[in-house]
Amino acid sequence: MYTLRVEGAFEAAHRVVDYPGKCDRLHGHNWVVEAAFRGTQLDDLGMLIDFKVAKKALAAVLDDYDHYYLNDIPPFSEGVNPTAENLARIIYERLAAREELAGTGAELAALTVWESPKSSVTYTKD
Ligand SMILES: Nc1nc2c(c(=O)[nH]1)N=C([C@H](O)[C@H](O)COP(=O)(O)OP(=O)(O)OP(=O)(O)O)CN2
Ligand SMILES: [Zn+2]
Repeated sequence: MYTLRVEGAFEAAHRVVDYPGKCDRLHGHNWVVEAAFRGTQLDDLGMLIDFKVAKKALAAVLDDYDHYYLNDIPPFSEGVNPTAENLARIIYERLAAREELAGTGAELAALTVWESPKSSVTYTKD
């Protein structure tokens, strides 16, 4: 079994609605996101999935958040609080559905979102 990881990043503002403290106020983070893929089947080049392909797919998802106020865009504008937990799950679902991953031996196993170098959340399917 192989585990392959790629990292991406975006800068965005948010507020954690109803948070009992300063995080309820508008503020920003340099969000860092790691996607971990697992699988056993390598292609003819000996790759689970090309790092370039994986990074491009992750970047395409993250681009929708870069330099936005997250609370303004769906689903955060529709009542989902833009916490690291919700971001990790939503980015996971969107990345797992990308067509670049189809036909590769790589299955998205985990998606980690760092709000800061000391605070992160990892989402997995189970
Ligand atoms: N489980 C979660 N807890 C918190 C989240 C979250 O998404 N999930 N988010 C926040 C706020 O977004 C806040 O901006 C981050 O909090 P924190 O890491 O405490 O940030 P600080 O810069 O204030 O860290 P210090 O180490 O206290 O300086 C809060 N909690
Ligand atoms: Zn925050």
